[in-house]
Amino acid sequence: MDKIALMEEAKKARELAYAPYSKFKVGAALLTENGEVYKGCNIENAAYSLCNCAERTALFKAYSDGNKQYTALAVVADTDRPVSPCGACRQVISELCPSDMKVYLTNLKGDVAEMTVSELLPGAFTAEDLHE
Ligand SMILES: O=c1ccn([C@H]2C[C@H](O)[C@@H](CO)O2)c(=O)[nH]1
Ligand SMILES: [Zn+2]
Repeated sequence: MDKIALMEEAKKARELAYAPYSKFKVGAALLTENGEVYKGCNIENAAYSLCNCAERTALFKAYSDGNKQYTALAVVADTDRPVSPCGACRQVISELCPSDMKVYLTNLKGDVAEMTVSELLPGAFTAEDLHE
């Protein structure tokens, strides 16, 4: 699947967002090594801190399904610039995805920012840092 198709999947996922508080819908689509696509949307909660972002929804769906090898991630929201994943998602993406994996950030106008996981979170805290 090419990046255009992956971004289209992210847009479809965005339509399923549960965002009654922020009204800010986000969609993500994660491509696995075996060609499967895991879609995710943001899911909010009346206890605001429990809101889960689209990126983490997609990643956690894939990982918990036993699919642990990823080749690309697309994220979309109705933003002026290509959507910017939050710090928590950047950290989780850095942990579970290859550092050279492509990330396609986009918006409904069609602007695209293409980067790698390591560019998304330079100097990420990793498991390596835990070892003495
Ligand atoms: O990249 C992002 C940025 C924000 N959100 C969600 C979290 C919350 O539900 C809403 C507003 O921050 O958007 C995402 O899902 N992904
Ligand atoms: Zn996030």
